[in-house]
Amino acid sequence: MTDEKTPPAPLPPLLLVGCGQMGGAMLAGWQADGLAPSVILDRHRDDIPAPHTVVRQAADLPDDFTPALIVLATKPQKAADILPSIARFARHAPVLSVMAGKTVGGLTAALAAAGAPGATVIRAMPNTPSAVGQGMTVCFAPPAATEADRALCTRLLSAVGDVAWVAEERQMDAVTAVSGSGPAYVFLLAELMEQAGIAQGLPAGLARQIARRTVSGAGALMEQSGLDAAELRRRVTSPGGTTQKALDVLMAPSAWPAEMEAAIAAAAHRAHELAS
Ligand SMILES: NC(=O)c1ccc[n+]([C@@H]2O[C@H](COP(=O)([O-])OP(=O)(O)OC[C@H]3O[C@@H](n4cnc5c(N)ncnc54)[C@H](O)[C@@H]3O)[C@@H](O)[C@H]2O)c1
Ligand code: PRO
Repeated sequence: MTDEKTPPAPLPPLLLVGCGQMGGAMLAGWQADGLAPSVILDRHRDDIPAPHTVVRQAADLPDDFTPALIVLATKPQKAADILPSIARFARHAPVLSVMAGKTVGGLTAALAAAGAPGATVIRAMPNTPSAVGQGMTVCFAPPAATEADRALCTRLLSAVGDVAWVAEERQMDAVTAVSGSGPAYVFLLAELMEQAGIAQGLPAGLARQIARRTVSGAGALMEQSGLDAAELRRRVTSPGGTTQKALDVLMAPSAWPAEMEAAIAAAAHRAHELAS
């Protein structure tokens, strides 16, 4: 068992397939945590230093490489192209897919068809703050996955942020909509606040500075205080003051409450569609 005095187990060798925005964000955290020599398959990366090996096409994957885990981080639409090329590794190592929508059943069937029957597939939905160790990843494992498989995924993903597990795979669509896509909603908030500040007559540089710092500072306060978001909101809102006037607009039932619910429902629906 790991406690405060016991350093976590070293990160084992991985085969990372797809090293773009999400794969790259996770790799940055794993490299900082002493990732064992690993192989990265990506057409567009040539900037990953030793001890790791980068290959541009599946045909160049080293036959004698024995990863402890295969991480799939290409677009869901690429899954059918990629899976046959990694099936030989999936006979010996579990597969961790971060692809939105793609189900354990679908991936397992595709791997079986490609020559890896009975491969273990686990799903995870991380987010890009993983690049700075502030990620949120939610995982789902089918009953066939072992405790060791789950522990390996938890170890790996906790190197880049918080980790939670769901018991029902269908919950992964909602997770994708809230925390997978969620950073984009927060960045949009910063964009819109900046634009509104400019519309109110602020210099562009100052509008940018105060919008960005407000979003990041509010996030840090929420993290460090541990208080409910609603309570933190109330602490900013003086009765009859300026914040109340803004919240009367934003919290109108047809405004943010309805819009956020609709936005997250749309994202979850799209995650469901991506399964096929
Ligand atoms: N971006 C996010 O915030 C985020 C969050 C959670 C999950 N995801 C999931 O992560 C996956 C990747 O998303 P992304 O945003 O990082 O996309 P991306 O386009 O930035 O990265 C995909 C990478 O795969 C590589 N690639 C594509 N086809 C390849 C092939 N045949 N062989 C080798 N490499 C190939 C590309 O060069 C690229 O670097 C998606 O399935 C997405 O659902 C993304
Ligand atoms: N980025 C991926 C998408 O937009 C999945 C969550 C975040 O589909």
